[in-house]
Amino acid sequence: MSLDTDAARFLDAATEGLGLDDDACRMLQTPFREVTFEVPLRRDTGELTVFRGYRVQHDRARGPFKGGMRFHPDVDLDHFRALAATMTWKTALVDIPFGGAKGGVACDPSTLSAGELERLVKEVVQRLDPIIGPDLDIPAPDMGTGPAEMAWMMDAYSDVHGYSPAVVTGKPLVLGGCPGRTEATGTGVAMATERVCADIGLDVDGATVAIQGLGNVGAHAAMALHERGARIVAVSDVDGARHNPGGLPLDTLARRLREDPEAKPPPVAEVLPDAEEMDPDDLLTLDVDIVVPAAIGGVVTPEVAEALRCRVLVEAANGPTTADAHDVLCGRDVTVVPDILANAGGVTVSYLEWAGNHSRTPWTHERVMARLAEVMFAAVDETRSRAAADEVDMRTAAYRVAVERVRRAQHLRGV
Ligand SMILES: NC(=O)C1=CN([C@@H]2O[C@H](COP(=O)(O)OP(=O)(O)OC[C@H]3O[C@@H](n4cnc5c(N)ncnc54)[C@H](O)[C@@H]3O)[C@@H](O)[C@H]2O)C=CC1
Ligand SMILES: O=C(O)CCC(=O)C(=O)O
Repeated sequence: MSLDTDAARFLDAATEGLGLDDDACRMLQTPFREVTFEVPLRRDTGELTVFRGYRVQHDRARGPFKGGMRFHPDVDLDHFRALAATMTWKTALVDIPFGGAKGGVACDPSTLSAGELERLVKEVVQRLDPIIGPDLDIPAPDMGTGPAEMAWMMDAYSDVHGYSPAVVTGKPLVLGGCPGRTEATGTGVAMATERVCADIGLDVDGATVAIQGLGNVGAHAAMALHERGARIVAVSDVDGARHNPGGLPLDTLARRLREDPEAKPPPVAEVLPDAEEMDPDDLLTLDVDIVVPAAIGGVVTPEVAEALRCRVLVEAANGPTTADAHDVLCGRDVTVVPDILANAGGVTVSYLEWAGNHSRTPWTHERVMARLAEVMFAAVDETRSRAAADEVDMRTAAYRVAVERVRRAQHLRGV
């Protein structure tokens, strides 16, 4: 199967230069398993609502399937196919021993009570039970889920199989979570940004930044870039955007993240009540040094790509740039840090959490951050070198490094 998704087109473009035969390319495109299921939920009102759930397992040649659970109203099987494949390339690029998967539920979690969410998550685990496990497929947070949902998943799975902390990552600390996992993706985004900027002669200290989406990834990326001296001039969430060319004050956000690190980050309007509102549609094309899409996919269209005024586009979200927009960007002087590189910090620390759960060995925050930096810097350096050697953009280079690792593992295993 070759899907005409953006992710499939990125893969096709990368494999073109690798001399792989058609069968090998087909194996790389084809998901191992796709599961859809119905999830009935008894609402607090007594009504019954039935949601649709998904899990796509793309490849396991390099290790167990790994990837987040997304709870969002606009998801379907095609989304998860693309996101699962993206996980395969991401884990391979940062060279951690996992494959790729992604799943979730088509629902709006903001409309569910905590009790409803818990019941929903536990129903999901009942349906996923045969295909997840500590050495089989290890879910984690993605949009709309976080430590609370991971705790419920672990509880439901452990009810059946005995205490199994390694069945999910991104858990609360007291349940075997890893120090630093909550901020890992956003911090990794800042580390990758810093490394790439140093390479192109842009100092992050003093650079201006616009961030779309101030959830787990966007909020922690904002804090980590701010700590490196960047000026965060615009941020948005699903309800709107705020702007200050002189730099937005981030002290309330910092305090809220510190007070309850495992809670969902607060809305933009709550942490920046006095900042000037702006049209969220204008955020990506602001005249800033660095733009960070950190929410949904497909936001960088060809029109946006033409209109970008930044020097660096850091893909903190998964799949923010369409394949047509990628082609536009290849002809422009904008450095793109592709998603499988920019946001790989989350799954990297998930790996540390999982390994620590298996060996019953806790991590310290300091060791986690040092390891995260090593992994992110090495992945950036390898991608930059490959891009220079093959004379291709960073996305194609990152895919090539990843695809070669996956293909080699498949070949050695006899796939
Ligand atoms: N959580 C993680 O560890 C990882 C997440 N990612 C990716 O990062 C992105 C964000 O994920 P999370 O931060 O975990 O999700 P989240 O659910 O914590 O936050 C999402 C944020 O995006 C905002 N948002 C939603 N739709 C929007 C729109 N149309 N315009 C502007 N803002 C909008 C929400 O209001 C919220 O602030 C997703 O693409 C996800 O796949 C990637 C790697 C790991
Ligand atoms: O931490 C993980 O296992 C996966 C996170 C994720 O879904 C992603 O990197 O897109």
